[in-house]
Amino acid sequence: MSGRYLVTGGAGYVGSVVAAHLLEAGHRVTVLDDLSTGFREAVPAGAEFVEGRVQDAARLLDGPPAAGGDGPAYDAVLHFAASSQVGESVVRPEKYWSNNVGGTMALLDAMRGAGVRTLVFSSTAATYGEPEEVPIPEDAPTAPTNPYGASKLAVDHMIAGECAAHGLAAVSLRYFNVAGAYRGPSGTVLGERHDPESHLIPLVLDVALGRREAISVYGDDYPTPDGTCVRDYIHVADLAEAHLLALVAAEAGEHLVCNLGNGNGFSVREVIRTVREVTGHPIPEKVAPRRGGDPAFLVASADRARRRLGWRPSRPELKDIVADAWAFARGRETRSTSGGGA
Ligand SMILES: O=c1ccn([C@@H]2O[C@H](COP(=O)(O)OP(=O)(O)O[C@H]3O[C@H](CO)[C@H](O)[C@H](O)[C@H]3O)[C@@H](O)[C@H]2O)c(=O)[nH]1
Repeated sequence: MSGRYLVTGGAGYVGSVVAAHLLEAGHRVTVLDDLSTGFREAVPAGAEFVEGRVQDAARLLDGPPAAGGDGPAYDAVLHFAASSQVGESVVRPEKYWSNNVGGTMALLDAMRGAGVRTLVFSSTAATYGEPEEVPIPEDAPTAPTNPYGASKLAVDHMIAGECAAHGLAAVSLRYFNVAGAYRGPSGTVLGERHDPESHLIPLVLDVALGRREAISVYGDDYPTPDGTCVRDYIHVADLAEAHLLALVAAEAGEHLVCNLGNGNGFSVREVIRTVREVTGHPIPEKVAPRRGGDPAFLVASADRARRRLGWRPSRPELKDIVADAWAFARGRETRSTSGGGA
């Protein structure tokens, strides 16, 4: 059945891909984004766009019923709007508490006021901190090593309280490292783009494109097989699919937490090697100091997502994830050199 959904942060990387998936599934989508890190042109065609902060959600949620009658204006909210850079969070923690915790508090108030009782929240592997066991299950201890992870964990706790006290149905999806790009049947192409870029795969691809001279490897003295940090990379289209499944997964009063990853760890050096193979470019690298707040090893157990959501990733191989990111990066290069937007 077709629904009406509010996507906060839908001009960002993951939010825009999820919005595109919702539209393709025949749903109506409103994107609320303040464009502080997102891009207007990333909002998929067919979505209604409202420029504003999460704190402004109440005026949208209070609108006329989605399906006629006297129901709420939206069937659910998918909440992506957040500050999401681990390194920045260490030097500007106040921004993370304000945007992530303060923003979500306002959103939950607005949803309660408007009677919107389903939420899918963009949580993170950074809530676990340095894991005691890998792959990491959802009941692992949570001890974030940076304010970004701490702020997302605080939100998870806030949502759990809202479910228990007020009957919200919510799913927190704990993303591991999202990468790759999405190409929709209507030709929509959406990929990872931050300004300035801080994520590993787009940065290594910038080196392949000649936009940077070398990739800095942040620390090669971690307790991992080659000394560099290990992460579990997941394709953005597989991640998006999990959100659609999550919309119907939780019961009223339930807060379901699911990890999303492929269960395979790749070190920074293995990622660089894969980019060399996929692009055919040499990719010079240089060792730099560790980045504050980085855990050594993060790999997901996604058994619960498979069981509770019925989630099955379709592009789990790192080389496929990198190949799709490379196609997007090259497309952007062509568009920008010919004067078009990204
Ligand atoms: O130029 C770079 C950039 C990154 N790295 C390293 O590459 C790994 C991956 O870094 P990213 O910045 O790409 O991703 P993070 O693991 O820091 O963070 C990602 O995963 C987190 C969960 O762990 C959060 O969800 C976060 O939003 C998301 O960006 C880290 O070890 C990082 O130190 C480098 O060596 N050089």
